[in-house]
Amino acid sequence: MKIHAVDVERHFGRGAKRVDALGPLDLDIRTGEFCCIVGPSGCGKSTFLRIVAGLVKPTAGRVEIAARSAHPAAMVFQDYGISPWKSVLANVRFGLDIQGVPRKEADARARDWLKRLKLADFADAYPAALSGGMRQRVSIARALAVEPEILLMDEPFAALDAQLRTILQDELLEICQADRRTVLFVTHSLEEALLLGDRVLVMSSRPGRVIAERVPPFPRPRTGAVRTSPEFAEMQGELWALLRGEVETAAESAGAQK
Ligand SMILES: Nc1ncnc2c1ncn2[C@@H]1O[C@H](COP(=O)(O)OP(=O)(O)OP(=O)(O)O)[C@@H](O)[C@H]1O
Repeated sequence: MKIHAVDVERHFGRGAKRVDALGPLDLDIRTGEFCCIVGPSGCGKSTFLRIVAGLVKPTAGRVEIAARSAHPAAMVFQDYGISPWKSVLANVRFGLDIQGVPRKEADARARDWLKRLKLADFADAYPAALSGGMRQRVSIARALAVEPEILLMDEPFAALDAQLRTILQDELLEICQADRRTVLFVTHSLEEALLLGDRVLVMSSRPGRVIAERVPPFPRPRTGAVRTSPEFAEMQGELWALLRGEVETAAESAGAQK
């Protein structure tokens, strides 16, 4: 087991302002598993990812990570999280620089990831000159360049238009299948989760708990073609029936707070 979460809870604030954001959550993620988490807005998905990344402490419970290195996880955010003042190459090399990887080796590894993410011609460009899809590729290349044991992705494609999103989903599918690693992927999209995931977890409205778990029945290596299969539509419909109620509950409680 790579990630072992036991009775994890997280609250924010105190007294009347206290928000119960997450849990209790029990979750085991196997080494090499691509696990997708889908849930309504505000149910604590990002909070859980931050707990796994070690950026936030749980209020109760614990998360154990079977790590081989001191910094096993790398994170990809929705808003790219790349530095505008650094070139594309320097952005992708960033984690390697921090790890003290010698410049020549870091450059070679960064360039290799640029090539895999179709950015080879943009090594010297700055993020402002890139489209949203290309910036997100930079962000993914940066996370993968350090070859993390665990890749944490927080709605990485949410800011992209539908066509670009489809393309990046297919690319990520290919990359992750070529190079299996443990991935925790948060999304609002059941389609995305069923395409990418070895397992899809559906969370309740806040405080988020796992209310359903499915294993998409599509053997690897998969391609985007599974999107059009009857099993895909069936599982998407079944999970949406569950998720819809939670989304409505979340929307009602957000409305009540206004
Ligand atoms: N640092 C914080 N201080 C106070 N409240 C917080 C903090 N971080 C998160 N929250 C609250 O905890 C709840 C869960 O937030 P979180 O961002 O984890 O949800 P999410 O499921 O990722 O939401 P979304 O899908 O909208 O990104 C929300 O109500 C949020 O407002």
